[in-house]
Amino acid sequence: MCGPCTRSVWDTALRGMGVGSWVVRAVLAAQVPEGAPAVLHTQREVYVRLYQRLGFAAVDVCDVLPGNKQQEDTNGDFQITILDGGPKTLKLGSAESHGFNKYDLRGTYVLSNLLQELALAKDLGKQFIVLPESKLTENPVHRLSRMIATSFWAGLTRTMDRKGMHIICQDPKNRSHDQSLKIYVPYEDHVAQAYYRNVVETTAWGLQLHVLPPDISPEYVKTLDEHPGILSLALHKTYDPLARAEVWRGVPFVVPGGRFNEMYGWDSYFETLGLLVDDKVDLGKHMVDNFCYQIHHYGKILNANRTYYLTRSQPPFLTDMARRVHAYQAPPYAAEPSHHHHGPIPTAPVIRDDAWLLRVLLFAIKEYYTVWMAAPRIDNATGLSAYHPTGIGMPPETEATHFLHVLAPYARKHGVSVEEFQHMYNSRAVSEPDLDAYFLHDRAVRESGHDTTYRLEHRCASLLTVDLNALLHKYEADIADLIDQVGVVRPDGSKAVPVPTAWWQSSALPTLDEHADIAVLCANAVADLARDVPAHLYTPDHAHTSVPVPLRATDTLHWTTSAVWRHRAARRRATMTRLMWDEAAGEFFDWDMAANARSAYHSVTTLWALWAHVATRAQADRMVEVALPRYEMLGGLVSGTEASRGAVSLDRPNRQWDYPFGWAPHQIMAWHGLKELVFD
Ligand SMILES: OC[C@H]1O[C@H](O[C@H]2O[C@H](CO)[C@@H](O)[C@H](O)[C@H]2O)[C@H](O)[C@@H](O)[C@@H]1O
Repeated sequence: MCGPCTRSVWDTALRGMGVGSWVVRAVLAAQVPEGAPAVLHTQREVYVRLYQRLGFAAVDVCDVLPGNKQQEDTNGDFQITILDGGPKTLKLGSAESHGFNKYDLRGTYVLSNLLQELALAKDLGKQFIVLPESKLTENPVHRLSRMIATSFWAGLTRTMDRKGMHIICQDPKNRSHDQSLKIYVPYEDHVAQAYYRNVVETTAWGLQLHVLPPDISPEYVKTLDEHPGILSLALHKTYDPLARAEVWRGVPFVVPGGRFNEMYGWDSYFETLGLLVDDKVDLGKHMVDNFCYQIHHYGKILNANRTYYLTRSQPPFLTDMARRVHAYQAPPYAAEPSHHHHGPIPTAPVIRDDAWLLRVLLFAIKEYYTVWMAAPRIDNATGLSAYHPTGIGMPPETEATHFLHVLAPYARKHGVSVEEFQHMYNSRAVSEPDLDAYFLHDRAVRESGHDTTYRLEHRCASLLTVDLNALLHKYEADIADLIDQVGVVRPDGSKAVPVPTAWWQSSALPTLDEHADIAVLCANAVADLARDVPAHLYTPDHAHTSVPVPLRATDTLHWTTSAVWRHRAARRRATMTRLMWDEAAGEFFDWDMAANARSAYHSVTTLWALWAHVATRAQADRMVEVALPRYEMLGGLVSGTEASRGAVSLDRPNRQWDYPFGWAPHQIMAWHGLKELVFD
């Protein structure tokens, strides 16, 4: 046991021994209550003896970790859970007896906590850790929640600046011959060009700066497959207390982690939900700002900010994300903090910035018109949309062996190896239209975020999916609400927002009957920019930020009102119900344009119709009664049904977004949808 006298011995005994005694002191003082056992581990025998003399149980990471992982992780899934059949006990030498007397740590959670701490320590290259018993016995849900709030967000937050960009420039997905570090900056972002030029000139990283052309065509993007790089995001000026001056910094964002070390589209939405739970509202706002930057400079919210993602988007969540950030309420910090709040009381400001929300609203409208309601994603016949990115050939970022089974028959046909055929195909020395079609659908699958699933394979770009159209219904309804909330007050007292004619014209809307309504509602609507439109919507503040303003001083503007957007939402809902709703099955199904029929593939994304309020109350009840049980498994909702997925074999392997896998975004969408539409 570690008592007070141990602590005083500790100070002097370990000083200068290179074991970070100040850390231990701090941890002991802050976390180990009097008389509580502390677990130390070390990899060096001499320290083991020393710590034991000082009264600590000593655990060697290298000894404890592999043996116990093997002993306890009996199903080999890299976790210790109730599903493992190990003895669930571990003997530790008690500190009081200098390690001679053993005491048992018992139970799944205690062992799991201990091994997690040891694994973390090992990853961090620590020679020893001090572990208060309270950490070993901590409720695992609270523990995970605490770790996310106090450690994981920080570990996943990145900035694209001198301080933070080096780690992002490297990319384990880059399989090209060109491994040099590259940053690509938009043609119009002169702030970023100057900033990164300075970084290139004043560092020895070998970083290369490339300015993108004004028109980023699929052909141009294809040329970058051999020279991939990171894409810049927004910069802003912030006060640096050390420099005692305002300095340029990257606007921070969160990455998914592992090999995904860039800002992703739909991941960012779910990350932002978590950031708000942990009172990190500023970071959530920054994520939204980076999305606005992407819409302005890259023409869309990118699959992620690497060159090979330039032609693809991901499921659109911007309006809901911005609304949640804007509406964020700092929790009432009473005497009893909720289990979410650990450590010091957060001081997150409340973002009730209507001017900011209005700017974001305009970017969302631009995205709606120019990405989702424009060719090639819009289906003119129904007014619904499909995941249908542009782009050419194979997505280069996938694992090396990913497409071998697809390419093998073509290689055989041409009498060459798969590698040779891949080179011939990529350099366009051979033309294979069927393969082009395969990759068109494959890129669409990646745009859907659901890479990969048999629901979408070979046909994604021809599917009007429930998921995408539910999200667009949410955009339309949100945009209507937001116009009423933060729109510009017109001389007649009504609220509207100014939209560049060019955005509207590049959409496919004029071919729909709706444009008659718009014409009426936008009558006499060409705006005089200087008179009617708030200056912050078209005056850039390049001294402090590279986040662009949504409007250009040269734009011809039309005013749009919430009535137009409510009309659009109602029409999409009616079309989805007509084409996709199956009363007997109690589900919405994707609409297959090629077959001109409803797809029969069961997917849990049907529940997105609840989240987006596409489903009526009666449909929601039917879904809960008939559809929900299809997806409910021990632990949550599964992606699809076994019957829809079909048999798997060596030639037809499992797909990660199919049965039997369950994914966090699907659970969250279902919770929110069920809570709002059914249970509240
Ligand atoms: O968490 C990030 C994303 O990870 C998966 O997809 C990504 O990896 C693929 C292969 O490297 C790539 O082709 C795809 O475009 C990426 O988005 C996951 O399936 C996505 O849902 C997720 O957003």
